[in-house]
Amino acid sequence: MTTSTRGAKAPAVLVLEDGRTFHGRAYGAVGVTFGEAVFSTGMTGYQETLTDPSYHRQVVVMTAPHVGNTGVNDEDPESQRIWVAGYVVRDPARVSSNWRAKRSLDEELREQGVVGISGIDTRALTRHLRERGAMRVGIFSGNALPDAGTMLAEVRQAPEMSGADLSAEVATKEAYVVPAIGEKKFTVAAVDLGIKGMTPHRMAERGIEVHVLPATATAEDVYAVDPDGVFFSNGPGDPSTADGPVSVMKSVLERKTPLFGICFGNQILGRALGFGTYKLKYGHRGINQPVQDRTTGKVEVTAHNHGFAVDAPLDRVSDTPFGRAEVSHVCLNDDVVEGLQLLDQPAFSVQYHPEAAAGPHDAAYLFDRFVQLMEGQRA
Ligand SMILES: NC(=O)CC[C@H](N)C(=O)O
Repeated sequence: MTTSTRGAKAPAVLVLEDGRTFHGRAYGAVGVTFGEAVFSTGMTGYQETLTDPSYHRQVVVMTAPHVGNTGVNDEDPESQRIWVAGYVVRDPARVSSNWRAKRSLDEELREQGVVGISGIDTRALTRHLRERGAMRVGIFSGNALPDAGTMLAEVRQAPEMSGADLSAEVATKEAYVVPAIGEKKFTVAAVDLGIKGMTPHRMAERGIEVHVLPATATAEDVYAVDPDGVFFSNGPGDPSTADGPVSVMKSVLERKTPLFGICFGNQILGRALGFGTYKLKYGHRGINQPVQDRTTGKVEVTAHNHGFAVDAPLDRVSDTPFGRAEVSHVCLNDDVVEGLQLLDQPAFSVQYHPEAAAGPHDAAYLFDRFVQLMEGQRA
Protein backbone atom coordinates (compact mmCIF):
# COMPACT_ATOMS: atom_id res chain seq x y z
CA MET A 1 0.00 0.00 0.00
CA THR A 2 1.42 3.38 -0.98
CA THR A 3 0.22 6.59 0.58
CA SER A 4 0.59 9.76 -1.51
CA THR A 5 2.57 12.62 -0.10
CA ARG A 6 0.08 14.53 1.99
CA GLY A 7 0.02 18.23 2.59
CA ALA A 8 -1.64 21.15 0.88
CA LYS A 9 -1.27 21.13 -2.88
CA ALA A 10 -0.67 24.34 -4.76
CA PRO A 11 -3.66 26.01 -6.42
CA ALA A 12 -4.28 25.15 -10.06
CA VAL A 13 -6.48 26.56 -12.83
CA LEU A 14 -7.71 24.91 -16.01
CA VAL A 15 -8.50 27.38 -18.79
CA LEU A 16 -10.30 26.34 -21.99
CA GLU A 17 -9.81 28.31 -25.17
CA ASP A 18 -13.43 29.51 -25.06
CA GLY A 19 -12.72 31.11 -21.69
CA ARG A 20 -14.43 28.56 -19.42
CA THR A 21 -12.29 28.17 -16.33
CA PHE A 22 -12.13 25.59 -13.51
CA HIS A 23 -10.26 26.06 -10.23
CA GLY A 24 -8.69 23.12 -8.39
CA ARG A 25 -5.42 21.91 -6.87
CA ALA A 26 -2.17 20.81 -8.46
CA TYR A 27 -1.89 17.12 -9.22
CA GLY A 28 1.40 15.57 -10.36
CA ALA A 29 4.01 18.14 -11.38
CA VAL A 30 3.50 21.84 -10.63
CA GLY A 31 3.86 24.08 -13.67
CA VAL A 32 2.16 24.99 -16.92
CA THR A 33 1.01 22.80 -19.80
CA PHE A 34 -1.07 23.12 -22.97
CA GLY A 35 -2.81 20.65 -25.24
CA GLU A 36 -6.12 19.56 -26.70
CA ALA A 37 -8.72 18.86 -23.99
CA VAL A 38 -10.28 15.40 -24.51
CA PHE A 39 -12.14 13.07 -22.18
CA SER A 40 -11.72 9.35 -21.60
CA THR A 41 -14.56 7.23 -20.28
CA GLY A 42 -12.40 4.33 -19.03
CA MET A 43 -12.98 3.54 -15.37
CA THR A 44 -9.74 1.54 -15.24
CA GLY A 45 -6.58 1.33 -17.30
CA TYR A 46 -5.18 4.78 -16.55
CA GLN A 47 -1.58 3.60 -16.92
CA GLU A 48 -2.25 2.35 -20.46
CA THR A 49 -3.99 5.64 -21.27
CA LEU A 50 -1.20 7.81 -19.93
CA THR A 51 1.51 5.90 -21.81
CA ASP A 52 -0.35 5.53 -25.14
CA PRO A 53 1.72 7.63 -27.62
CA SER A 54 -1.50 8.55 -29.45
CA TYR A 55 -2.27 10.92 -26.54
CA HIS A 56 0.78 13.07 -27.32
CA ARG A 57 -0.23 16.78 -27.03
CA GLN A 58 -3.60 15.94 -25.44
CA VAL A 59 -4.77 16.87 -21.96
CA VAL A 60 -6.87 13.94 -20.80
CA VAL A 61 -9.90 14.44 -18.57
CA MET A 62 -10.99 11.29 -16.74
CA THR A 63 -14.76 10.94 -16.46
CA ALA A 64 -14.35 8.32 -13.72
CA PRO A 65 -14.37 10.43 -10.56
CA HIS A 66 -11.82 8.45 -8.56
CA VAL A 67 -8.47 7.83 -10.21
CA GLY A 68 -5.23 6.30 -8.96
CA ASN A 69 -6.70 3.63 -6.67
CA THR A 70 -4.37 0.87 -7.86
CA GLY A 71 -1.25 3.05 -8.02
CA VAL A 72 1.40 2.53 -10.68
CA ASN A 73 3.14 -0.73 -11.57
CA ASP A 74 5.99 -1.58 -13.93
CA GLU A 75 4.01 -4.00 -16.13
CA ASP A 76 1.15 -1.99 -17.61
CA PRO A 77 2.80 0.93 -19.46
CA GLU A 78 2.33 0.85 -23.24
CA SER A 79 5.57 2.73 -23.92
CA GLN A 80 8.66 4.07 -22.16
CA ARG A 81 7.01 7.22 -20.81
CA ILE A 82 3.81 9.12 -20.14
CA TRP A 83 2.72 10.93 -23.30
CA VAL A 84 -0.35 12.92 -22.23
CA ALA A 85 0.34 16.64 -22.10
CA GLY A 86 -1.71 17.04 -18.93
CA TYR A 87 -4.05 15.07 -16.68
CA VAL A 88 -7.37 16.09 -15.15
CA VAL A 89 -9.04 14.12 -12.36
CA ARG A 90 -11.76 14.87 -9.91
CA ASP A 91 -10.74 12.97 -6.81
CA PRO A 92 -7.28 11.34 -6.78
CA ALA A 93 -6.84 8.31 -4.56
CA ARG A 94 -5.11 9.27 -1.33
CA VAL A 95 -4.08 5.67 -0.81
CA SER A 96 -3.14 3.30 -3.60
CA SER A 97 -3.58 -0.37 -3.00
CA ASN A 98 -2.68 -3.20 -5.34
CA TRP A 99 -0.28 -6.12 -5.14
CA ARG A 100 1.58 -4.88 -8.20
CA ALA A 101 1.76 -1.18 -7.20
CA LYS A 102 5.25 0.28 -6.89
CA ARG A 103 4.34 3.93 -6.32
CA SER A 104 1.38 6.30 -6.38
CA LEU A 105 0.05 7.89 -9.55
CA ASP A 106 0.68 11.35 -8.13
CA GLU A 107 4.37 10.45 -7.60
CA GLU A 108 4.66 8.99 -11.09
CA LEU A 109 3.18 12.11 -12.69
CA ARG A 110 5.57 14.27 -10.67
CA GLU A 111 8.61 12.16 -11.54
CA GLN A 112 7.78 12.37 -15.21
CA GLY A 113 7.03 16.09 -15.06
CA VAL A 114 3.38 15.74 -16.09
CA VAL A 115 1.28 18.69 -14.95
CA GLY A 116 -2.21 17.82 -13.75
CA ILE A 117 -5.13 19.26 -11.87
CA SER A 118 -7.52 17.66 -9.39
CA GLY A 119 -10.55 18.68 -7.42
CA ILE A 120 -12.52 20.07 -10.34
CA ASP A 121 -15.99 19.12 -11.57
CA THR A 122 -14.93 16.75 -14.36
CA ARG A 123 -18.57 15.97 -15.16
CA ALA A 124 -19.29 19.64 -15.95
CA LEU A 125 -16.05 19.84 -17.97
CA THR A 126 -16.96 16.71 -19.96
CA ARG A 127 -20.47 18.00 -20.70
CA HIS A 128 -18.94 21.26 -21.88
CA LEU A 129 -16.53 19.43 -24.23
CA ARG A 130 -19.41 17.30 -25.56
CA GLU A 131 -21.42 20.41 -26.36
CA ARG A 132 -18.66 22.64 -27.68
CA GLY A 133 -16.23 20.02 -28.97
CA ALA A 134 -12.59 19.25 -28.16
CA MET A 135 -10.58 22.45 -27.85
CA ARG A 136 -7.27 23.79 -26.64
CA VAL A 137 -6.68 24.02 -22.91
CA GLY A 138 -4.04 25.10 -20.45
CA ILE A 139 -3.36 23.97 -16.88
CA PHE A 140 -1.53 26.47 -14.67
CA SER A 141 -0.47 25.51 -11.15
CA GLY A 142 1.66 27.08 -8.43
CA ASN A 143 1.39 29.78 -5.85
CA ALA A 144 1.89 32.72 -8.23
CA LEU A 145 -0.46 32.31 -11.19
CA PRO A 146 -0.70 34.71 -14.14
CA ASP A 147 -3.87 36.81 -14.44
CA ALA A 148 -6.88 35.38 -16.27
CA GLY A 149 -6.35 37.38 -19.47
CA THR A 150 -2.74 36.26 -19.79
CA MET A 151 -3.64 32.60 -19.24
CA LEU A 152 -6.37 32.71 -21.88
CA ALA A 153 -4.09 34.43 -24.39
CA GLU A 154 -1.45 31.72 -23.87
CA VAL A 155 -4.02 28.93 -24.38
CA ARG A 156 -5.13 30.55 -27.64
CA GLN A 157 -1.53 30.61 -28.88
CA ALA A 158 -1.01 26.88 -28.34
CA PRO A 159 -0.93 24.74 -31.51
CA GLU A 160 -4.17 23.07 -32.68
CA MET A 161 -4.55 19.33 -33.20
CA SER A 162 -5.91 19.81 -36.75
CA GLY A 163 -2.93 19.84 -39.09
CA ALA A 164 -0.53 18.39 -36.49
CA ASP A 165 2.03 15.90 -37.83
CA LEU A 166 3.27 14.11 -34.71
CA SER A 167 4.17 10.48 -35.49
CA ALA A 168 7.89 11.09 -35.93
CA GLU A 169 7.96 12.75 -32.48
CA VAL A 170 6.78 9.60 -30.70
CA ALA A 171 7.88 6.67 -32.89
CA THR A 172 11.08 4.68 -32.52
CA LYS A 173 14.14 6.19 -34.21
CA GLU A 174 15.74 2.77 -34.77
CA ALA A 175 14.17 -0.41 -36.11
CA TYR A 176 13.89 -3.29 -33.61
CA VAL A 177 12.57 -6.84 -33.59
CA VAL A 178 9.96 -8.38 -31.29
CA PRO A 179 10.57 -12.14 -31.55
CA ALA A 180 7.76 -14.65 -32.10
CA ILE A 181 6.63 -16.48 -28.95
CA GLY A 182 7.07 -20.18 -29.65
CA GLU A 183 7.46 -21.37 -33.21
CA LYS A 184 8.00 -18.56 -35.74
CA LYS A 185 5.42 -18.72 -38.52
CA PHE A 186 5.46 -15.27 -40.13
CA THR A 187 7.47 -12.08 -40.47
CA VAL A 188 5.63 -8.76 -40.27
CA ALA A 189 6.96 -5.26 -40.96
CA ALA A 190 5.20 -2.89 -38.54
CA VAL A 191 5.40 0.81 -39.35
CA ASP A 192 5.55 2.57 -35.98
CA LEU A 193 3.50 5.76 -36.03
CA GLY A 194 3.17 5.71 -32.21
CA ILE A 195 2.78 1.98 -31.55
CA LYS A 196 1.55 0.64 -28.21
CA GLY A 197 3.66 -2.13 -26.67
CA MET A 198 0.81 -4.62 -26.56
CA THR A 199 0.35 -4.60 -30.34
CA PRO A 200 3.56 -6.39 -31.37
CA HIS A 201 3.02 -8.64 -28.34
CA ARG A 202 -0.41 -9.75 -29.66
CA MET A 203 1.26 -10.62 -32.97
CA ALA A 204 4.21 -12.37 -31.28
CA GLU A 205 1.70 -14.54 -29.36
CA ARG A 206 0.51 -15.79 -32.75
CA GLY A 207 3.96 -16.84 -33.99
CA ILE A 208 4.76 -13.56 -35.76
CA GLU A 209 8.24 -12.04 -35.69
CA VAL A 210 7.58 -8.29 -35.74
CA HIS A 211 10.08 -5.88 -37.29
CA VAL A 212 9.08 -2.49 -35.89
CA LEU A 213 10.22 0.26 -38.26
CA PRO A 214 10.43 4.05 -37.72
CA ALA A 215 7.55 6.27 -38.93
CA THR A 216 9.79 7.49 -41.75
CA ALA A 217 10.29 3.94 -43.14
CA THR A 218 10.14 3.74 -46.94
CA ALA A 219 8.66 0.91 -49.02
CA GLU A 220 12.24 -0.34 -49.53
CA ASP A 221 12.72 -0.50 -45.74
CA VAL A 222 9.46 -2.45 -45.42
CA TYR A 223 10.37 -4.98 -48.12
CA ALA A 224 13.97 -5.28 -46.87
CA VAL A 225 12.64 -7.50 -44.03
CA ASP A 226 10.92 -9.78 -46.58
CA PRO A 227 7.57 -9.55 -44.81
CA ASP A 228 4.62 -11.95 -45.05
CA GLY A 229 2.44 -9.05 -43.92
CA VAL A 230 2.66 -5.32 -43.25
CA PHE A 231 1.14 -3.50 -40.30
CA PHE A 232 0.50 0.24 -39.74
CA SER A 233 0.09 1.30 -36.12
CA ASN A 234 -1.91 3.79 -34.10
CA GLY A 235 -0.42 7.23 -33.57
CA PRO A 236 -1.04 10.86 -32.61
CA GLY A 237 -1.95 13.81 -34.81
CA ASP A 238 -4.04 14.57 -37.85
CA PRO A 239 -4.15 11.79 -40.48
CA SER A 240 -4.44 14.37 -43.26
CA THR A 241 -0.74 15.16 -42.65
CA ALA A 242 0.47 11.55 -43.01
CA ASP A 243 1.44 11.70 -46.70
CA GLY A 244 4.61 9.62 -46.22
CA PRO A 245 2.88 6.59 -44.62
CA VAL A 246 0.01 6.87 -47.15
CA SER A 247 2.42 6.51 -50.05
CA VAL A 248 4.22 3.57 -48.38
CA MET A 249 0.83 1.92 -47.87
CA LYS A 250 -0.05 2.42 -51.53
CA SER A 251 3.12 0.50 -52.49
CA VAL A 252 2.07 -2.32 -50.14
CA LEU A 253 -1.40 -2.39 -51.72
CA GLU A 254 0.08 -2.43 -55.22
CA ARG A 255 2.07 -5.53 -54.28
CA LYS A 256 -1.00 -7.09 -52.63
CA THR A 257 0.95 -8.00 -49.48
CA PRO A 258 -1.42 -8.85 -46.59
CA LEU A 259 -2.06 -5.61 -44.70
CA PHE A 260 -3.51 -4.72 -41.30
CA GLY A 261 -3.91 -1.26 -39.76
CA ILE A 262 -5.02 -0.05 -36.34
CA CYS A 263 -6.42 3.43 -35.60
CA PHE A 264 -4.04 5.85 -37.38
CA GLY A 265 -3.36 2.85 -39.64
CA ASN A 266 -7.10 2.70 -40.46
CA GLN A 267 -7.12 6.37 -41.35
CA ILE A 268 -4.07 5.86 -43.57
CA LEU A 269 -5.78 2.96 -45.34
CA GLY A 270 -8.82 5.22 -45.81
CA ARG A 271 -6.64 7.87 -47.44
CA ALA A 272 -4.77 5.33 -49.59
CA LEU A 273 -8.15 4.17 -50.92
CA GLY A 274 -9.11 7.75 -51.77
CA PHE A 275 -11.45 8.53 -48.84
CA GLY A 276 -11.17 11.71 -46.80
CA THR A 277 -10.64 12.03 -43.05
CA TYR A 278 -12.29 14.56 -40.74
CA LYS A 279 -12.12 15.67 -37.13
CA LEU A 280 -14.83 14.35 -34.83
CA LYS A 281 -16.51 16.83 -32.53
CA TYR A 282 -15.09 15.28 -29.37
CA GLY A 283 -13.84 11.84 -30.43
CA HIS A 284 -14.06 8.39 -28.86
CA ARG A 285 -11.83 7.60 -25.89
CA GLY A 286 -12.38 4.86 -23.36
CA ILE A 287 -12.77 1.12 -23.10
CA ASN A 288 -16.52 0.70 -23.37
CA GLN A 289 -17.47 1.60 -26.96
CA PRO A 290 -19.91 -0.65 -28.84
CA VAL A 291 -18.84 -1.61 -32.37
CA GLN A 292 -20.57 -3.89 -34.85
CA ASP A 293 -18.55 -6.16 -37.14
CA ARG A 294 -20.79 -5.92 -40.20
CA THR A 295 -19.15 -8.98 -41.76
CA THR A 296 -20.55 -11.22 -39.00
CA GLY A 297 -23.23 -9.02 -37.38
CA LYS A 298 -21.57 -9.46 -33.99
CA VAL A 299 -21.32 -6.57 -31.56
CA GLU A 300 -18.15 -6.15 -29.53
CA VAL A 301 -17.26 -3.81 -26.68
CA THR A 302 -13.99 -2.13 -27.56
CA ALA A 303 -11.21 0.25 -26.54
CA HIS A 304 -11.00 3.56 -28.46
CA ASN A 305 -8.76 6.57 -28.69
CA HIS A 306 -9.44 8.62 -31.76
CA GLY A 307 -10.32 12.20 -32.56
CA PHE A 308 -10.44 11.82 -36.35
CA ALA A 309 -12.35 9.39 -38.57
CA VAL A 310 -12.56 8.13 -42.15
CA ASP A 311 -15.30 9.53 -44.38
CA ALA A 312 -16.47 6.43 -46.29
CA PRO A 313 -20.01 5.43 -47.34
CA LEU A 314 -21.69 2.94 -44.98
CA ASP A 315 -24.39 1.80 -47.36
CA ARG A 316 -22.46 0.56 -50.38
CA VAL A 317 -19.28 -1.01 -51.67
CA SER A 318 -16.83 1.61 -53.01
CA ASP A 319 -14.66 1.28 -56.09
CA THR A 320 -11.11 2.28 -55.23
CA PRO A 321 -7.75 2.21 -57.06
CA PHE A 322 -7.15 -1.12 -55.25
CA GLY A 323 -10.47 -2.77 -56.06
CA ARG A 324 -13.70 -2.88 -54.08
CA ALA A 325 -13.72 -1.74 -50.45
CA GLU A 326 -16.38 -1.62 -47.76
CA VAL A 327 -16.91 -0.36 -44.25
CA SER A 328 -16.51 -3.53 -42.17
CA HIS A 329 -17.08 -2.05 -38.67
CA VAL A 330 -19.24 0.77 -37.37
CA CYS A 331 -19.64 2.45 -33.97
CA LEU A 332 -23.16 1.86 -32.66
CA ASN A 333 -23.21 5.13 -30.69
CA ASP A 334 -22.81 7.43 -33.68
CA ASP A 335 -22.32 5.44 -36.92
CA VAL A 336 -18.66 6.48 -37.23
CA VAL A 337 -16.58 4.26 -39.55
CA GLU A 338 -14.63 1.85 -37.32
CA GLY A 339 -13.14 -0.51 -39.91
CA LEU A 340 -12.38 -0.95 -43.61
CA GLN A 341 -11.87 -4.04 -45.67
CA LEU A 342 -10.81 -4.62 -49.26
CA LEU A 343 -12.79 -7.25 -51.15
CA ASP A 344 -10.30 -8.02 -53.92
CA GLN A 345 -7.08 -8.27 -51.93
CA PRO A 346 -5.94 -9.12 -48.39
CA ALA A 347 -6.10 -5.79 -46.57
CA PHE A 348 -8.18 -4.48 -43.66
CA SER A 349 -8.02 -2.11 -40.72
CA VAL A 350 -9.91 -0.98 -37.63
CA GLN A 351 -10.21 2.42 -36.01
CA TYR A 352 -10.18 1.01 -32.49
CA HIS A 353 -7.86 -1.11 -30.33
CA PRO A 354 -8.03 -4.91 -30.60
CA GLU A 355 -4.78 -5.14 -28.62
CA ALA A 356 -7.04 -4.23 -25.68
CA ALA A 357 -4.58 -2.41 -23.45
CA ALA A 358 -6.52 -1.44 -21.52
CA GLY A 359 -9.92 -2.79 -22.42
CA PRO A 360 -12.07 -5.79 -23.21
CA HIS A 361 -10.61 -8.56 -25.37
CA ASP A 362 -13.66 -8.91 -27.66
CA ALA A 363 -11.72 -7.78 -30.75
CA ALA A 364 -8.68 -10.07 -30.41
CA TYR A 365 -10.01 -12.10 -33.38
CA LEU A 366 -8.72 -9.34 -35.67
CA PHE A 367 -5.14 -10.49 -35.09
CA ASP A 368 -6.29 -14.00 -36.09
CA ARG A 369 -7.82 -12.53 -39.26
CA PHE A 370 -4.42 -11.01 -40.10
CA VAL A 371 -2.80 -14.43 -39.60
CA GLN A 372 -5.45 -16.01 -41.86
CA LEU A 373 -4.70 -13.48 -44.59
CA MET A 374 -1.00 -14.36 -44.42
CA GLU A 375 -1.80 -18.08 -44.44
CA GLY A 376 -4.10 -17.55 -47.44
CA GLN A 377 -1.35 -15.78 -49.34
CA ARG A 378 1.00 -18.72 -48.77
CA ALA A 379 -1.50 -21.41 -49.75
N1 LIG B 1 -5.05 6.14 -31.54
C1 LIG B 1 -4.84 6.62 -32.75
O1 LIG B 1 -4.14 6.04 -33.58
C2 LIG B 1 -5.45 7.97 -33.05
C3 LIG B 1 -5.36 8.37 -34.49
C4 LIG B 1 -5.50 9.88 -34.67
N2 LIG B 1 -4.43 10.56 -34.05
C5 LIG B 1 -6.84 10.33 -34.11
O2 LIG B 1 -6.89 11.04 -33.15
O3 LIG B 1 -7.87 9.99 -34.63
